[in-house]
Amino acid sequence: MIESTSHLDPSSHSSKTAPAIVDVRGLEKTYSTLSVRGRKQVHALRGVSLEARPGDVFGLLGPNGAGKTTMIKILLGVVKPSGGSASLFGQPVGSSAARQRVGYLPESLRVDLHHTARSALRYYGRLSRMNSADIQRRSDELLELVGLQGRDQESVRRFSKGMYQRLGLAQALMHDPDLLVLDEPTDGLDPVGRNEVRKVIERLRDLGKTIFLNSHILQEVEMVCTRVAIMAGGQLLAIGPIDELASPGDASNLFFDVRLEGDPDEIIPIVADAVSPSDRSTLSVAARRSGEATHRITMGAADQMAVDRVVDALRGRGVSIVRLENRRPSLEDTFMRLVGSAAASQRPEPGQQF
Ligand SMILES: Nc1ncnc2c1ncn2[C@@H]1O[C@H](COP(=O)(O)OP(=O)(O)OP(=O)(O)O)[C@@H](O)[C@H]1O
Repeated sequence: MIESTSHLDPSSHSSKTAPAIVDVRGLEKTYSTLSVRGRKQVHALRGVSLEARPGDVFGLLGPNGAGKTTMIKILLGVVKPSGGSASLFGQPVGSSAARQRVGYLPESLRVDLHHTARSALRYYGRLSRMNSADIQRRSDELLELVGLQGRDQESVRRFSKGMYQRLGLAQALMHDPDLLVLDEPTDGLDPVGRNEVRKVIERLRDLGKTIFLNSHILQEVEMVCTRVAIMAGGQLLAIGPIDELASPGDASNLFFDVRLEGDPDEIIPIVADAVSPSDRSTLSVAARRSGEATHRITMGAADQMAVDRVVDALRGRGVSIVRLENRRPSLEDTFMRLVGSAAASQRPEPGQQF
């Protein structure tokens, strides 16, 4: 059923019993490329399964080359999978029944610069075969939703990147899709632009729209997404609601801050020597060089024994620990722990060849 954004029911939020809107099972994609060294196979997706349900704002996260864009292209029906299955609304991806219900904002949308926001929406409405009255009504609704009302007769040439991206969101919503797919919606925007786009996504979330987005910007995802999947090297590492991904009771998610005195360049190697390689991967990104007399080191630890080992090592080298506190891991902590361990397990042993 297609309904107007202005009439969406916020109570229609994600339900575990509702049928999946995005249903991906054991998805595989292998690209075959030709180079001077001959034909090479790239495994972009290696058996990925995930689901997004009505009302989810689903964030797909992963470092470069994780397979996020490949996943989105398969969902949009522009790339064919090599194995497994993918459906939208119970219809095979790429079918016209599935496509009609999807709105898409590509990473780099190009709106012709001769357009105003109003004429651009008219153009996209016509592409979706909407009649003039519907185009007018829907444009009014969406210009208000994305905060471009009153700016609709201005040339997009004069738009900031944030305004341009909000217009992009409006074009993706023009035919009132049931699923919105956003590829890096805040990439390349300054903090003001990011905030503007995030507010629109939050409004859509509050209206109960189902959104599937991929992003590098973990803080953005943490703020807007209800569920996330973390991928690396074509594999799914974790999936679930953000607060369940890193449950505080899980020993492998024990994060702690150490406030101490001394030179961080000397302290970090002491800590790194005392912890396992997977914990080390979280340490390297979280050490803060604040320029103050005390420094904060943040890291994940597999268990309390790992924390004890770090404390013993620091005390053994005469470092004063001013404060030690456990805290709840952020999405970034969880991401670094999972992606760091995946990278460590894929790193070749000395002398080992790929
Ligand atoms: N058309 C293609 N032909 C060959 N290899 C490809 C093609 N598209 C993607 N790849 C490879 O597949 C892997 C996954 O790429 P993909 O673009 O899906 O990852 P990503 O997570 O979106 O990365 P990024 O954040 O850098 O865009 C990479 O190794 C990439 O080089």
